[in-house]
Amino acid sequence: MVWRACGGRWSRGFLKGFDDAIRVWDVCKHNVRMAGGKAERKGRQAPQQQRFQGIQFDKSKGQHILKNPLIVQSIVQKAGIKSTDIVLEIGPGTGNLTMKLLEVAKKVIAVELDPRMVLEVTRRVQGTPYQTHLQVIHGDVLKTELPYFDVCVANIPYQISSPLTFKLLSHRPVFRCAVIMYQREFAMRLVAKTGDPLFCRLSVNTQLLARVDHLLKVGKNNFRPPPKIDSSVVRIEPRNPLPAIDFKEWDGLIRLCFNRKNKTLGSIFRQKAVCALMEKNFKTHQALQGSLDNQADADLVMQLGDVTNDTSMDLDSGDFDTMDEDMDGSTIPSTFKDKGLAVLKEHDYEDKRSSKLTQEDFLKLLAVFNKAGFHFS
Ligand SMILES: C[S@@+](CC[C@H](N)C(=O)[O-])C[C@H]1O[C@@H](n2cnc3c(N)ncnc32)[C@H](O)[C@@H]1O
Repeated sequence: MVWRACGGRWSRGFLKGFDDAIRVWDVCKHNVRMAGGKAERKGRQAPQQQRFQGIQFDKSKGQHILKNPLIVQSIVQKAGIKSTDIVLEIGPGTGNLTMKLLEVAKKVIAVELDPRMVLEVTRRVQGTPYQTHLQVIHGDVLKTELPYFDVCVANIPYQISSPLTFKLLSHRPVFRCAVIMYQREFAMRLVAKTGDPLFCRLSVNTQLLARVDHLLKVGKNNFRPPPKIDSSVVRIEPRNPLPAIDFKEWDGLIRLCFNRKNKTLGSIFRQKAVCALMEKNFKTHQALQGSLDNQADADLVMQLGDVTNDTSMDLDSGDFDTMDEDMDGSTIPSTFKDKGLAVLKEHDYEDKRSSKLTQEDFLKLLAVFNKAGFHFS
């Protein structure tokens, strides 16, 4: 009522049940601007503004609260939640998304790091019909054993984007889909396809394990406090079953290929450091042959997540940049290097560049290398 009269952009229906703190803040602003009446301003602001000030958002925990109910609504809609679904929410904060999820899901399990937010979201649901449908786990999602869930919906702290994505993808049993808000550039890397400027190791590794689609661009002003960068919502649908490959081998190869993604594979596999690594792996595999453990899928995917828990996943960092190419084979036996190059040549990969290869190309490359006795882990 008040916000409509004040020229607020959102209808009362949308605001109903929305976060007190944000609502009060916006209503107060409108009141000050539109109503101007001293008595009204005082009456509406005083107690509620305290509550707003009572929760200091902590940027180090990525606390940028979604304040636009239209975006919240759209995220929930795009998640395609069924009334029988258990939804996992990561970082419920003050509960804006949580309350909307509770309206459509059978149950919401929310994992929250900040005890103040645990209290806030618990308080918010109290006395509503959803009280018994919400379970809040207090803890760091990266260190928490996740429960069963059908769908994950989250506006996450951006600093945990990469490890969290791979933790979800290693979760068993496989969930139906995840709809997650990421920092815009990270999201664009996740969905980048062969030939896109942002196509990188993160794109290839994620798309090996899941179908990834960009859903929605979200400007920074939809958050309070606004982050420095824009965001995007992405849908992740895990592949089921996963491709039958060794993920450590896969990531080892992809890491080498994207170390210099615009160089030809011939040039990458001539590098002294790369040849030395392959020779070392070759010897290790020979020594271990027959005694290697077969680990479960989930463990291997988690290792893929572990090795990607760094910026080299997002940026094409040059692990080998300072190492010279060894064109004459003085330290690496030329037979070994030549064998690698022969594999590339035989399968028409020598002049190809990683930035232009498809998922199928990489899978085939790994298969032909492995068949020739070359390993990447
Ligand atoms: C971007 S806010 C999202 C808040 C709310 N879901 C919303 O959309 O308005 C991120 C939330 O994740 C919580 N958080 C940060 N790091 C976390 C972690 N490692 N595990 C679980 N929650 C975390 C923060 O305390 C914060 O509440």
